[in-house]
Amino acid sequence: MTATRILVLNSGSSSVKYQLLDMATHERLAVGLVERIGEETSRLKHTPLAGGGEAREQNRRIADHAGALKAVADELAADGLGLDSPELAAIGHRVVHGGLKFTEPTIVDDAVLAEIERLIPVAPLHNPANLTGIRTAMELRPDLPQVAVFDTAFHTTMPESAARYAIDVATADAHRVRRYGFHGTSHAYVSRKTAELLGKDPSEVNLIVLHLGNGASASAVRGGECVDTSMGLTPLEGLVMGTRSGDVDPAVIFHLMRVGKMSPDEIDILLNQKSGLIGLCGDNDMREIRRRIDEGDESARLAFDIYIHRLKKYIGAYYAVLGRVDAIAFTAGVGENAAPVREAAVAGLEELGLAVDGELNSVRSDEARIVSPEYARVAVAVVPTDEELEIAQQTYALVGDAGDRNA
Ligand SMILES: Nc1ncnc2c1ncn2[C@@H]1O[C@H](COP(=O)(O)OP(=O)(O)O)[C@@H](O)[C@H]1O
Ligand SMILES: CC(=O)OP(=O)(O)O
Ligand SMILES: [Mg+2]
Repeated sequence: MTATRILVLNSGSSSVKYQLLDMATHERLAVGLVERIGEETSRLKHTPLAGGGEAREQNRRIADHAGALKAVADELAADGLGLDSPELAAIGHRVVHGGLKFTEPTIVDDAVLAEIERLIPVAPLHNPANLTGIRTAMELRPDLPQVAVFDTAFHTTMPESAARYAIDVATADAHRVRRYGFHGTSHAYVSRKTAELLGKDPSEVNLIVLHLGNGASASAVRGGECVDTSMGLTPLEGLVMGTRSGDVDPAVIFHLMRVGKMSPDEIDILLNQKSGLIGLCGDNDMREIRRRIDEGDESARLAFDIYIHRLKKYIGAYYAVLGRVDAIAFTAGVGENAAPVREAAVAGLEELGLAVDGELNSVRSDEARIVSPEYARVAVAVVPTDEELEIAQQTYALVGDAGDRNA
């Protein structure tokens, strides 16, 4: 039997998203999500797509990522899609921080595990979860290749002028302080899909990609290569996010230490988990914020305005970096679903060739689409991301031939 299936694990700080795909038939066999890991009641939602099974939900405490992965393995086994299947070719893992070492999908061995571990201080919310995912998967299937696909990989083409901070070079180099960028798998996938939507080859187009999920980042992509991105040493820099501040004057930190008597750890938690939309108005979900704005809530309005102001600044900055822009692509939970965010982000930018068509923009759809009017010089596109598919494809390309070992 030829092994053509790939299981993809996207382990976040408190969630695991997963998909089982068959790369020969291009079929998605199962998808699911474990949320609120470590909280009183966690939720596992599993949807078997092969054979049209019904979605199943568990609401019980799942203490950690290892427990989450074992619960996922049990759900898959209940559908006859267990991890013991000889059809499984590999397990692909999203790993958020790959530093400078990893520019390509990589088969995990002890040295790779050690490097991902070494990078924990610069991705404290993400790399530990990614590591647990890999280690648990290794325990369940020690014979299978485990492939790490790094968020940072797509951004390694950034020129030094964009990747370096203007700080003392010796200090920066000693501590590997530079801009790495994240969400790269999504920026890469969406760049290709946007070029496709425009009927062009990726090498011909200049794009601004706006990945607006709970974490959010912008990137400037010239001819298929990233030339700048908004996240930096860690996924904290740049846009206003669900719970992260994005850009602040770095002196805010010394001020909070000296005058506010806060510790570095307290400030880390403040900026990563208690800031952004949730810090500004108490909600990090854009749906809830829009609902409150409709009811006349002032703090929700201000949070929205701060979010949009920052987004607009990055659109302008990347327009200048690129010189010519063919399209702006909105993606991820907010970018794909929140029409008011897209409308507000380009409002008043007609001089830059940017506008949305009210009617096109308000249509809900899972398809990639253009929402700017025909006359606009720059296309505004909504392009659903699919990090799991991209990880599966990269994983399969790397191990593909090994899949024939049982033939
Ligand atoms: N229908 C919607 N309208 C507006 N915002 C939405 C909608 N659906 C999801 N979102 C936003 O998308 C966010 C989640 O995005 P997602 O890309 O799934 O994030 P992550 O992968 O970081 O968990 C939610 O927090 C919410 O703000
Ligand atoms: C890197 C990052 O911010 O990821 P996420 O949006 O999944 O938190
Ligand atoms: Mg995401």
